[in-house]
Amino acid sequence: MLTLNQAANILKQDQLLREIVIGDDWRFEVPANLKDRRLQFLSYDSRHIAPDTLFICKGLHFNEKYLEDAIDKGAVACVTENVYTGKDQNQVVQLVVNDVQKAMALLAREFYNNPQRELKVIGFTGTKGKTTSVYFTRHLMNEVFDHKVAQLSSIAECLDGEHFEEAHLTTPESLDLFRMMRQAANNGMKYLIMEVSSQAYKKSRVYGLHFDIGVFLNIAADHISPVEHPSFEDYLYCKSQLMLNSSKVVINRECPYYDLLAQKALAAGNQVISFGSSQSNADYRYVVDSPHEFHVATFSSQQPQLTGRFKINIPGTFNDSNALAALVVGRQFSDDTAAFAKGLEKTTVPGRMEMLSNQRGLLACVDYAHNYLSLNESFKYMKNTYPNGRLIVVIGAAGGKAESRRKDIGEALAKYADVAILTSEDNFFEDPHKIDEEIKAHIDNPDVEVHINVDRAKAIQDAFNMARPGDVMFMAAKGREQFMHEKGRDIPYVGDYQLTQKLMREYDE
Ligand SMILES: CC(=O)N[C@H]1[C@@H](OP(=O)(O)OP(=O)(O)OC[C@H]2O[C@@H](n3ccc(=O)[nH]c3=O)[C@H](O)[C@@H]2O)O[C@H](CO)[C@@H](O)[C@@H]1O[C@H](C)C(=O)N[C@@H](C)C(=O)N[C@H](CCC(=O)O)C(=O)O
Ligand SMILES: Nc1ncnc2c1ncn2[C@@H]1O[C@H](COP(=O)(O)OP(=O)(O)OP(=O)(O)O)[C@@H](O)[C@H]1O
Repeated sequence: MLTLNQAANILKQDQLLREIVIGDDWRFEVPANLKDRRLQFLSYDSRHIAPDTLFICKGLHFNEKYLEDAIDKGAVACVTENVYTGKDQNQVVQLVVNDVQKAMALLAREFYNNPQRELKVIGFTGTKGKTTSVYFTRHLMNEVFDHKVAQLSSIAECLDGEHFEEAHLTTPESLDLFRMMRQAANNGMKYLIMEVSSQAYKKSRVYGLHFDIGVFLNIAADHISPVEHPSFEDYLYCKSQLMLNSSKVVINRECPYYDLLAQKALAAGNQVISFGSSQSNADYRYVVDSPHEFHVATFSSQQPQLTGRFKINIPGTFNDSNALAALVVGRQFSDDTAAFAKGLEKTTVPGRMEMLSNQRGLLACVDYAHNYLSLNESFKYMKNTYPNGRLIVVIGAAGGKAESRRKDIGEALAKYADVAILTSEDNFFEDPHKIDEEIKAHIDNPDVEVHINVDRAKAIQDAFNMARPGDVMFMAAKGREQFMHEKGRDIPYVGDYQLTQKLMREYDE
């Protein structure tokens, strides 16, 4: 709960409040008779309003009608960047602000009574590996901290250490974030492990949130489009904000721009801890012993010792690096590396490097790779691990965003694939045939056999029809997702994993 006066003061303290508008009355102080007016509910969606709501007017597609709808349903005040002068203007107190996203974050933090004070908050950013690392960290910390570990990730949210809800964004809107943090704290959680996307900083979703630990995994060009970032510089800048807003930062020593990231953290007075492979000069280094095993050594007298042998059950050398990042985080809170080892070994991540096989000797990997960094790493791993069979890849690219991925996918296919079956991903408003032709234009290796089938389920079936024992089928970019974004709607889709599992069984019979 907040009073109207408290809300106005929060905005004033951050110099966000421009004026308070009540009908024709423009002012900077809340009138005495409204100061204690209770705001019982906070919402940015007119479809979710209760009596005495403070309504946040936000969004590219915001429409005045949403505010009028909210007032009809019980909104008494709103936060807005644009003064509303419509038919209901006398019925609402308008807190006019410079930046509605920042205002929402600060109001939500206070409305939900500063849940960050009751949780250790750990954020992971990077172009790839955020979800996997969050899963590794939750699993290993759960072993030590009795399942008092909450998670926010692009796949699922867990606020009680037990139940999982499907997520909508990688990092939720600030209002949802602080609400979920409050729920987690009320459920007795002590730690929150979360993904921090570049959009989280771009759209001020984590504004006013200080992290206990911020982890930077890697960076490569991605998410550059009219609806995401105008340039790579902006993408990197947004991600690098985590370095300023975390007491300790854990950075991949082999990540491009390491120096810049470390300098930012140090300039803000934050502690820098590095991790990397045995080729690096990181504080903590891993050495790959076998495809699923690595050991770790500590090369810094300033950091707590972390040594031992660890086994993971998710393929891919890059997952040794993700697992080490998780271990370094865990080690900041406990020295029980034996328990951490158990947690790591238990970890699987839905739709990430999931291997399926059948008695006929067919092998498939369902994975979420969809940009150059991840495709390059996962294809390389497949080729090295299964050098004798063909690599048959089923892949498409999203419409309307991150357009550079089409070239990246084409180049990665040219480098590693034997067969490429180009198909639909999340088409949004674009024609998948056109997207696939663009990918195809970048496959400049004549030895790659290229097919196009925009029906994704049929494209996967095509892969099975052409696979021989020893070949590896690689279903990229959708994991276990059971929808496709198509022309503004979510169309149900069976799911790459679900379909591959079914076909594996059928091909056995
Ligand atoms: C750019 C961005 O941050 N967009 C998010 C943002 O949209 P928005 O604020 O512009 O809102 P909008 O969709 O235009 O809708 C306008 C407003 O009207 C309200 N409304 C709408 C209908 C109605 O009847 N009444 C009503 O009040 C809505 O609740 C909303 O507040 O707020 C919406 C929720 O309110 C999000 O769904 C939406 O995510 C978009 C769809 C999205 O997917 N963004 C991607 C780019 C993203 O953020 N991705 C990153 C991951 C990137 C990575 O992998 O690294 C992420 O963190 O998920
Ligand atoms: N450290 C890494 N380096 C390169 N590729 C990786 C790394 N970790 C995971 N990948 C690849 O990227 C894919 C996506 O991994 P994950 O979901 O963990 O990353 P993410 O950062 O959450 O991705 P997104 O932003 O797309 O949700 C994996 O399926 C794997 O192919």
